[in-house]
Amino acid sequence: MGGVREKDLPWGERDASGRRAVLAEILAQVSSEAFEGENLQAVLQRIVDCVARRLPVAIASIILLDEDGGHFVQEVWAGRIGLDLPGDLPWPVTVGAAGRCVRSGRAQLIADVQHDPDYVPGNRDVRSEYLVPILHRGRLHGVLNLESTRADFFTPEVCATFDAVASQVAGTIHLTRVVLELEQANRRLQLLSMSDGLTGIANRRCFDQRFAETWRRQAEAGRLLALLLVDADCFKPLNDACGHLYGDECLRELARLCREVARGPDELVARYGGEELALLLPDHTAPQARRRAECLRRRVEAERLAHPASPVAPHVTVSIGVGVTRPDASIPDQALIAVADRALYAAKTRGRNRVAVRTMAHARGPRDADR
Ligand SMILES: Nc1nc2c(ncn2[C@@H]2O[C@H](COP(=O)(O)OP(=O)(O)OP(=O)(O)O)[C@@H](O)[C@H]2O)c(=O)[nH]1
Repeated sequence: MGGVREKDLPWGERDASGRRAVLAEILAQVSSEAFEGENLQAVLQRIVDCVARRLPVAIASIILLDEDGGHFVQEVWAGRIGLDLPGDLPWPVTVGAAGRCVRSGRAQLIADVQHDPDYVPGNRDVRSEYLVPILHRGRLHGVLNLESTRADFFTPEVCATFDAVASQVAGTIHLTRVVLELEQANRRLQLLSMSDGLTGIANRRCFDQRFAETWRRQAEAGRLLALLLVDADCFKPLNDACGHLYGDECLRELARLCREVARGPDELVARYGGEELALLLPDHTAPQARRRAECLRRRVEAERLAHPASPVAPHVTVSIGVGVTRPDASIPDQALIAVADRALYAAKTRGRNRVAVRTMAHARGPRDADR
């Protein structure tokens, strides 16, 4: 029992097959680390820790390059002896043995660091150094740097193991970057799938989702919810008279004005369909919602967007139907849309360029609150 287990024997006391076993174990561990977790920094740290713990290296580090490959920008390192670390990052690839490894694109074996002009001392006990480019499909990600206190440590077998470690690290970095890029692309796609191409505001799909969520939330909290349906007046005659491109421009302006009127992230502005926009206002009573709608209607008028074919005014105007209720989880959210729609119809039939409000009280059913 009392002796050191074979597994824990130091490098110097192992025979050739014992050393080969350690190298094989390290390679196996690095391979499994390479597929662990999405945090690159943590994965690289575990790899250098494993190398520094099991082998007679004073410093094991992975030094990463920037996108252009001109500077080292990040270093993950492990070591067993007190260090005087080299200068602050970033540092250019024009200096140091690591820089030479990048510039040449080849591994660098330094049998005696005292006589290498590029060696940057990181530890006074270091005798030899081995640097391997971290290369994946022609892209250089950085350098695997190993510094040993033994002059004879970097045998061809040891170097071959570190070459394999560097390949694993390169694969890990590549995989992590691909995952990151995929996540970013997914986020962009998610945003695109939720926004309206013409106006840049939320689209109908986004509105439906957020409206259902808001309905549920307000129902749980017993709070009010107002919905404004904002419809451009006489838009068909506008398109006919001025062309669809001008119509599009006016829609973009209307969306911009709605966004200006909205306050904070809870107030959703969306394109409900065609020339109809929606504004969702949580926690608004009918008079408060009416004031917000009036403010928007006036802002649209004040823009004076020419409308030569409108019987209402010489500029673009909007009619706004406002529905207000205290949501109830047992009632479908569509009920509020129907109420706002009826209010919009009322605003249109009463002459357009106006606001009409309807509240929905569940016990009594819908009632006109526009007087
Ligand atoms: N330029 C443009 N026009 C659109 C767009 N979406 C819908 N429209 C047009 O908006 C017009 C809506 O017409 P109608 O529903 O008849 O209503 P309106 O002419 O605005 O009349 P009222 O709403 O009753 O005042 C249609 O001619 C649609 O082609 C769009 O993205 N761009």
